[in-house]
Amino acid sequence: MPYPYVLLSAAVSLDGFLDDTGPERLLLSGPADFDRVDEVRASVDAILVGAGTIRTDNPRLLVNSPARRAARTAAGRPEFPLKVTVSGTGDLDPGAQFWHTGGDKIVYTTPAGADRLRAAGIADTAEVVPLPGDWDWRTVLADLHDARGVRRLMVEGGGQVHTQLLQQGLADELQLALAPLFVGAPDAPRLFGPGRYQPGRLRLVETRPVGDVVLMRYEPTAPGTGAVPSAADHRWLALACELAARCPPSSSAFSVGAVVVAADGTELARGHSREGGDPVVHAEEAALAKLDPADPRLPGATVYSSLEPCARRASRPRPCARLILDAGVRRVVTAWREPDTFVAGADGAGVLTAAGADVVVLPEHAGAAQAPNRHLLPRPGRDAHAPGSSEV
Ligand SMILES: NC(=O)C1=CN([C@@H]2O[C@H](COP(=O)(O)OP(=O)(O)OC[C@H]3O[C@@H](n4cnc5c(N)ncnc54)[C@H](OP(=O)(O)O)[C@@H]3O)[C@@H](O)[C@H]2O)C=CC1
Ligand SMILES: Nc1c(N[C@@H]2O[C@H](COP(=O)(O)O)[C@@H](O)[C@H]2O)[nH]c(=O)[nH]c1=O
Repeated sequence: MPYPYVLLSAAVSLDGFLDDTGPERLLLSGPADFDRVDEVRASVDAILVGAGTIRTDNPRLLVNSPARRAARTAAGRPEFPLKVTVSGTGDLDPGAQFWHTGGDKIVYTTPAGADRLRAAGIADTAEVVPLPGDWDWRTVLADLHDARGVRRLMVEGGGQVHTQLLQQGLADELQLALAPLFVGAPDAPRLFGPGRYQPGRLRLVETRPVGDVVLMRYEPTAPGTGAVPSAADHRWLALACELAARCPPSSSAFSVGAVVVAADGTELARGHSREGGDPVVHAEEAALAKLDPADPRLPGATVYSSLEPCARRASRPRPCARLILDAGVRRVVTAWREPDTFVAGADGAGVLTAAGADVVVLPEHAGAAQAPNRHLLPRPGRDAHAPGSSEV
């Protein structure tokens, strides 16, 4: 199920705090960084904060620059991004600035929280959405994507919300402004709380001084677990699709890209069809061939393949689904099930799942995976059958 791109944004002190314990909001960013934050806000469809931040900061969460608002409306977008908050209790002040500034607002809550918000009159200024059953961030993100058209979501804290989204593998990007000051109060809110984070290192994608703060942008890298995809799964699969586009063209075989990634987010190997001048090598085969079969990271690894791994082939003794299982890998993420172009009823996913592996299909990437293979696919209303004989 598609979610918005989730960008976590926060300013943090040198000792890791989001705020002090005083009644006023602590300004960690300087003027230049607040202007940068305004630019990011102007670029997104929605801004989310937790109820704790509304209670503590009484934020407005606007795009402050008139020029940026004008550019949004000129592009046919609402003047202000949708404002989103989450509250289990529904304990929110109806007089808070959040409800009375900017454009549309929405609050995700529990059934009991919804009763409380309605009783407080908040349903007059915001859409109140009770979530059925236990709280589930994926339900919130899917609703924002599907029902509200949100494609890019900026999350501006606070610590509880950032911690949950990161720990649940739902953050695509982390933007941290490191401010040159100390808080020093043990009870002050921390950026990230205790719990289980991705193992290994995030990828640093940018550092930049902005006035006296340093902006650091990171991307989580760890694959999801089992059938549950993480934001990083999408990024790795997008890389596999890019590799597919780099294959030498062929009229008799698919162009496929593959990446093998350890559980801690380390890339172990990558490959693509017909790599290194071998006319029949497949992407997963090329990638796995670069690894020591005894590599202890393989059983915890994920193979990303732009196309479902093959189940049968004439040109090699073992198909890719078998190579993956024999390597010990038990998780595969792919964009696209194999069509009948060369092999009728190919079911690499079935071979993998029958052996206990998880196969995750992310159809959002099917267009990119298919793009280098268009000439091999039936054209709607024209070809009764796709191209026939081939290398498989
Ligand atoms: N420096 C910076 O960039 C920023 C700093 N901050 C600071 O952070 C602090 C606030 O952070 P924090 O206290 O962690 O609060 P949060 O803003 O993260 O909000 C937490 C609240 O959100 C609701 N919530 C979160 N997760 C769930 C869930 N899974 N189910 C239901 N409700 C949920 C709950 O509301 P409820 O209790 O109503 O059920 C919870 O108490 C403030 O001091 C603020 O100044 C905030 C943003 C940015
Ligand atoms: N203190 C702090 C941030 N705090 C964030 O800004 C929100 C208030 O924005 P506004 O409504 O525009 O005044 C606040 O609720 C919190 O989410 N952000 C930052 O980039 N840097 C900072 O130092």
